[in-house]
Amino acid sequence: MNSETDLAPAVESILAATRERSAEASGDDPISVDARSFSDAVERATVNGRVPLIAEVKPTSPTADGTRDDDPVELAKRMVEGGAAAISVLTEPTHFGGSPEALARVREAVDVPVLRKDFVLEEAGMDLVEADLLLLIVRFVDDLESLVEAARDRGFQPLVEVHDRHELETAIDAGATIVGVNNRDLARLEVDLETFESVAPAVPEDVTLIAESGISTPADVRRMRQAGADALLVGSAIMDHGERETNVTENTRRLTRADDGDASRRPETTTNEDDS
Ligand SMILES: O=C(O)c1ccccc1NCC(=O)[C@H](O)[C@H](O)COP(=O)(O)O
Repeated sequence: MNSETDLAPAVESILAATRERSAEASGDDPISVDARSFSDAVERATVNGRVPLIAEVKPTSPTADGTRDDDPVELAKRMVEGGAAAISVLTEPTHFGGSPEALARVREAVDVPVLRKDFVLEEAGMDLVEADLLLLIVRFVDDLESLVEAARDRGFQPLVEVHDRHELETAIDAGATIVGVNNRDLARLEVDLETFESVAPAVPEDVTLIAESGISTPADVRRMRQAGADALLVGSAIMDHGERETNVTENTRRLTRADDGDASRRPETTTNEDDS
């Protein structure tokens, strides 16, 4: 754990529940995954003129307006129908209403890569369920490099989440090749799309860069793409936890069709005329 200061009470509670579960876990055998390639999925979406989107099956969350208890498989199928390049499934049970079983069922039912979205703190926490991508959050782990390696040894593609440039450096030093910049700050749980914009210019060109959290509208999608996002991770705007329970396929489609055809990967760095 890098730092436990400045965490929202909900996040402290999530971490405590995670530790409790791992203390109860009985030492599962290491998983071996034959993963679906995430970079191929991003490429396929791009070639087909869709925004590469990871749509998240997120029944609820500490910041959600309510809970959607639709069948995760039905939700995931509707997201793929709406053009999602990959699916994220929350497996955290106590604060997000997720489960490893839901992920296993989703992965069997769809043919796109599936991300396991959870708070994996140590190697033993990886062996709960097969997934194509596995989230590792820089802020919450001590030895990122060995966790990245352990994830790869199992066949997972690690998605390493950062919130600022310092964490980005840690991620790159640990060998991360897929990096997510989370716009949600874990102290106040507020989202600010400027977070992505401030970190993205420092991300090496050969890293697949994902903008996470707080992306609600086609304009947000374009903003993140123009700031350099190769792909986006969206939960709440697609799940729409409020009472209306809107159409998940349509919610996904309006985001995957949001590119204006001019979205360029990593804007040119502005050069000072005096330097040339
Ligand atoms: O979503 C929350 O309320 C939350 C609270 C505390 C820690 C993490 C949280 N979310 C995890 C995520 O990373 C998001 O589910 C994911 O990036 C999608 O975000 P959004 O599109 O804003 O639902």
